Amino acid sequence: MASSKLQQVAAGAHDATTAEMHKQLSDEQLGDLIEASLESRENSYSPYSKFKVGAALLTHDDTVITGCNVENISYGLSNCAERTAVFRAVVQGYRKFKAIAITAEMGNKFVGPCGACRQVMAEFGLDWEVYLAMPNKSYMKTTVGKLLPDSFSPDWVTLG
Ligand SMILES: O=c1ccn([C@H]2C[C@H](O)[C@@H](CO)O2)c(=O)[nH]1
Ligand SMILES: [Zn+2]
Repeated sequence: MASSKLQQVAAGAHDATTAEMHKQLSDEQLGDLIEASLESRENSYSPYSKFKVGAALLTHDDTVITGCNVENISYGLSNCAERTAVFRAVVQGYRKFKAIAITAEMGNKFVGPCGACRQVMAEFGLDWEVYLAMPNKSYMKTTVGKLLPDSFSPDWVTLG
């Protein structure tokens, strides 16, 4: 029988492993990012749900890459705004992100990304910022790691 001792790793420890990317956005950058997500939301192709979502990613070199949800008559094939933005960014050679702004309208509630989008964002690090925004530009700040704790991701704790 293996003799290794039980070893508990503190919850949230993974947040400390990728601190290098953690950078505060300036107010101007954040305003521009939310504005970009609002604009891309206008291009949402959502004839089935009629629920428009826009996203805007800020890459490590301050490039903004947008996305919107793109639905399909075969409903399950619909792609969310967040994944559209991440996939577009990857096509353009980006894999390091500072932040994403996501804009949708659901009364006075913030709309959080679905599980699939959380997993896709976690592929590219847990320690980057997520701004959930409303069309009136109020926003809530969180991080990828907070949205997907204890995740199955390349950033997860490696036991020495
Ligand atoms: O964070 C979210 C939540 C939902 N949607 C899309 C998927 C679908 O097209 C529509 C309704 O779920 O909204 C997104 O793009 N992002
Ligand atoms: Zn999603």
